[in-house]
Amino acid sequence: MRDLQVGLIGLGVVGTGTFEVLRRNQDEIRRRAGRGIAVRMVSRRDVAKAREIVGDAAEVVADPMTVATHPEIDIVVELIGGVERARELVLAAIGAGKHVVTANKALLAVHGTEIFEAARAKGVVVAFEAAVAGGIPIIKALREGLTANRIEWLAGIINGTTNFILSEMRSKGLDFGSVLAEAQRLGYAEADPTFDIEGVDAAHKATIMSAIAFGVPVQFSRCHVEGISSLQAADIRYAEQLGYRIKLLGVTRRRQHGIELRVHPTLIPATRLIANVEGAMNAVVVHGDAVGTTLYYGKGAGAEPTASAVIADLVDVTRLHTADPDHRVPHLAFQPGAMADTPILPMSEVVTSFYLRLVVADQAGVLARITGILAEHDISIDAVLQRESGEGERQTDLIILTHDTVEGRMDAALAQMQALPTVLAPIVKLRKEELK
Ligand SMILES: NC(=O)c1ccc[n+]([C@@H]2O[C@H](COP(=O)([O-])OP(=O)(O)OC[C@H]3O[C@@H](n4cnc5c(N)ncnc54)[C@H](O)[C@@H]3O)[C@@H](O)[C@H]2O)c1
Ligand SMILES: N[C@@H](CCO)C(=O)O
Ligand code: NA
Repeated sequence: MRDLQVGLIGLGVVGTGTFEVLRRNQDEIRRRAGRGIAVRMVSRRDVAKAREIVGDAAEVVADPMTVATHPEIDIVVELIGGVERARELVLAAIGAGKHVVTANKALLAVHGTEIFEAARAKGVVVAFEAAVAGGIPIIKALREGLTANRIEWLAGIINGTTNFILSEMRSKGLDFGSVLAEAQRLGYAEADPTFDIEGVDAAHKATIMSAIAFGVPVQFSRCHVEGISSLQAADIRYAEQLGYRIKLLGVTRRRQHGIELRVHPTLIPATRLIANVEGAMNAVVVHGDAVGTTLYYGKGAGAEPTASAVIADLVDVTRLHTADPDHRVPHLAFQPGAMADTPILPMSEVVTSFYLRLVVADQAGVLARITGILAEHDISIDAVLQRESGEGERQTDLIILTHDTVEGRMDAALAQMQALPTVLAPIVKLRKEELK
């Protein structure tokens, strides 16, 4: 059987990794796929650089649309990133009857519904394992391995750049800027690193996982997004004293009246395996009603780990190429006619426990007043820590951990506390997850 012909659009970190791993492991891949997978054509803005990478092994073209629609290409691999141009290319490839493999989570989180519908209408596959947690086969696990389960919740460290920054800040006491520069040098960061730092990249991935876990459309605009840029070193330290690590988590959870979908810095008990995921590593915890809690860990970024996922998709598509489209695994795990319209809940209805840090006047009655406000709102306290104030110091830090409550109720209590004359600075509010 002739080799399946691949067109590679974008030959940067992931594109180059994909080209190299495909070449290095071609015999092993052929033994698994049942036929060869050959990169026939590549496109990169810098054509000379692309020629340097692929040599005579593939044709190099300047215009990516040539690759997307070329009659001899069976599968188009989109690895340029960004949204608008990538959308045009992917839709053109689908329109020309090509299967598509992409690592582009931004594209799918924003335009997934349109793209999956176009693919369904054409009977082609859009595969995207590399888009979520890079080399970890989490899409495969959610869509196939856990298919017996009613998934209750999942939570993940799904951005390597921010986990690297948080780990380095905690363990080496380094400042934010120097650690970010190092993450960029290592090829983990997005082209625009604010996507990493402000939680947007993690939100793209959480949105995609939420859709697959619950059979709902991808709805990036409904995801609550907070990053790590305003996280303070003091809170990392206090959390540690209380037995917690702070991680940027993507969380999605089924509730009675809707789905929670959120990304924010989160306290996790230091004893959980996921709390000990350090550096650029990723991990996702998934809780299914039958299987219980499962954990997936590995490299979520970098050239070859991401290539590993891209090529796994290429092999899947190769095997499914001749299958009846109705017998393939649905793009979002559930049959297109069986998707639910369960709403994404507003943050005011999300239920979590909280970490609060208040800078308060060091005088009698302050603690009683604050705990009184929490009691008035029916919020129960799990732990309290007060920093010993220094000689002559007139203020101190008060840290409170609460039990689960609805966020709207917590915000009402916080507004009351913030108005007290003895509360001297904006209150820090972080969410806490037990992940049991
Ligand atoms: N780097 C990672 O670790 C990683 C991990 C998972 C997913 N991703 C995703 O993979 C995709 C690619 O990321 P990357 O890190 O390889 O990016 P990159 O910037 O290293 O590479 C992008 C490549 O696309 C080329 N390109 C951009 N616009 C083009 C155009 N219009 N025509 C032709 N070529 C064009 C660039 O010249 C470059 O070669 C992104 O969607 C990213 O989010 C990256
Ligand atoms: N910028 C992303 C790349 C992988 O998607 C990260 O840091 O995790
Ligand atoms: Na993956």
